[in-house]
Amino acid sequence: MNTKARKVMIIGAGNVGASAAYALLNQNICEELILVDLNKTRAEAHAQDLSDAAAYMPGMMTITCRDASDCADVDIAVITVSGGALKPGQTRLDELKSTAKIVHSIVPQMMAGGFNGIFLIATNPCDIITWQVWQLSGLPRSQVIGTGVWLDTTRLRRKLAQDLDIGAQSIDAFILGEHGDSQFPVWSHSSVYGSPIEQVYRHRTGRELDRQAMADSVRKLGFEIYAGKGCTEYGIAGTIAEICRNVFTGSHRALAISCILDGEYGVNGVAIGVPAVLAQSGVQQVIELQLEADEQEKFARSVEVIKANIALLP
Ligand SMILES: NC(=O)C1=CN([C@@H]2O[C@H](COP(=O)(O)OP(=O)(O)OC[C@H]3O[C@@H](n4cnc5c(N)ncnc54)[C@H](O)[C@@H]3O)[C@@H](O)[C@H]2O)C=CC1
Ligand SMILES: CC(=O)C(=O)O
Repeated sequence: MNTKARKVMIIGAGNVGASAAYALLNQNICEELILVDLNKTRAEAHAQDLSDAAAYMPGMMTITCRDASDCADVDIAVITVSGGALKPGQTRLDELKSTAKIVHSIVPQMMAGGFNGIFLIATNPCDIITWQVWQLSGLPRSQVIGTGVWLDTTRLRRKLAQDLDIGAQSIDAFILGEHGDSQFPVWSHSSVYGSPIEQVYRHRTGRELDRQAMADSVRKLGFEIYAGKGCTEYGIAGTIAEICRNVFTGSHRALAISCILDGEYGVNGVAIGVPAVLAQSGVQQVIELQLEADEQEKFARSVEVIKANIALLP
């Protein structure tokens, strides 16, 4: 029997980091959670509070605090740091300067500390920071994953599910590209049990699916939540938990996450949201879809946005 404790380190115990810790705890995804934050007092308080909650869970989990460099035994390191909340009217790309600086100071310390697990990046702008972590770490691309458009995909499925009155798990639709304003739904590959989504939509609602309105509502959702509460946290916490679970179980399930491309889709050296198969070693395979001409154009536009911002990294 494999008795090795699964260890997740969360670097940045703010809104997202603390919510991700709670999701991992509730879903019993690992045996050890390690919190890291500049604000050590707050991180320690979160660890104590989560340890109280752990007493109500069916499994055993220890929650501790450490420095990021103390990571040689960590399986998955989740990066959720930030330099401050977005101001009204800003986009995720506006976080680049501050988050890239923080990441630049953390990842080399972790590599010097002997990290050889999987990096999972939620910090925005997610695709660019994923590429930065890949570069700074020198790890194989399979070990560096961004949460990418899996949260956006979940939002799309939720919205379609509400209109169709069908469980979101039965809807095969997803978002591709940047976790940002250039993302887009892949309508050519969207279906419910093999029936094209538009046909099902017409049949169940008596209306035509307004593709543009649906894409816009998904793209804007994060900002609407932000406007109401100053952050988004529970949705991304669910995303982080789901990716960690699929890695630990070696599910070989394909999720739309940010991966470093190496020739797939005709693109090299860019992290972008694409469907990828998750195994215990990380990304086992990037799935290349046959995109329609307009989808190819949108994908190329997303690649351009990400490349232009990679060029701004320190
Ligand atoms: N990928 C996605 O879908 C989503 C991404 N995000 C992103 O996640 C990031 C975190 O957001 P929040 O939790 O709301 O921010 P927050 O400000 O609540 O938390 C960030 C934490 O990082 C810590 N931190 C800063 N520098 C550090 C360092 N050098 N070492 C250790 N800790 C450090 C801060 O002390 C703070 O506790 C942001 O970039 C945000 O845009 C948020 C929601 C969804
Ligand atoms: C903040 C962010 O990236 C989101 O909720 O999509």
